[in-house]
Amino acid sequence: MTYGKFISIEGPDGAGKTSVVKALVAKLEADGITDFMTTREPGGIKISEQIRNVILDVENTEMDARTEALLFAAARRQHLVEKILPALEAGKLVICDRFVDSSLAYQGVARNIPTDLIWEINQFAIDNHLPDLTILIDVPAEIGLERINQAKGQRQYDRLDREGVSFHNLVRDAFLSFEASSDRIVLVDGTQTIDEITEKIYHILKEKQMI
Ligand SMILES: Nc1ncnc2c1ncn2[C@@H]1O[C@H](COP(=O)(O)OP(=O)(O)OP(=O)(O)O)[C@@H](O)[C@H]1O
Ligand SMILES: Cc1cn([C@H]2C[C@H](O)[C@@H](COP(=O)(O)O)O2)c(=O)[nH]c1=O
Repeated sequence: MTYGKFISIEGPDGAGKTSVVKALVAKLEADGITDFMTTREPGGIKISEQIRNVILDVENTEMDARTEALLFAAARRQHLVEKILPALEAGKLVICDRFVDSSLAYQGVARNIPTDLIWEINQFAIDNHLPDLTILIDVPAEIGLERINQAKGQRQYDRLDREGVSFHNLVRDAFLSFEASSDRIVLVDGTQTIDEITEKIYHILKEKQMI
């Protein structure tokens, strides 16, 4: 049995990750590709979804930035060992909505915790299991926030969504700087339609022999 491939989808809030993952699933299935699994962070399994609820609860305004970083890393550890690694060991393609780059961007750059510390706690959590490929869906913070505002009522409007535009600009710039210095990360313009973004990603997956 060949080991599976691990793909993460990253980007600022409202970039369209969840919508694109859904469209990608439909496209993969239409093409007869079924040996894949989608999941998300924080969450994906019971314990990590419970941690997600604590992190994103709008009532938890007193949460310390390092506590937040540790909770994301803890959720990631459990998700990795309970769901991602078994799927990879079974030879599946794993598509994960957010992974470690989100912690580096949000808790590291935007919350101003040194990124080497964020990397250390996450390395403890992931033990070198980085994605084979990361797709960065990029949108200006204002566009992402506007989309989330428009979608209020249809999706959770969480504690991090409520951060101001300057926080979300820091997140976006962080992702772009990671992409500029990593061969693992491929940039896709998130201001296109969901169908166009999905087509681009599908093409990248083929080109990189992920499918
Ligand atoms: N390319 C797009 N063009 C127009 N609207 C979009 C696009 N992508 C997503 N949207 C809309 O923006 C809103 C947020 O999309 P979605 O939940 O997919 O983003 P996300 O990146 O997963 O956000 P978050 O990280 O905050 O959960 C939804 O209402 C969705 O329909
Ligand atoms: C994995 C991860 C996520 N976040 C932030 C990013 C979002 O604002 C929320 C929840 O994610 P979703 O895409 O809306 O489902 O959490 C983060 O700050 N650090 C992380 O590691």
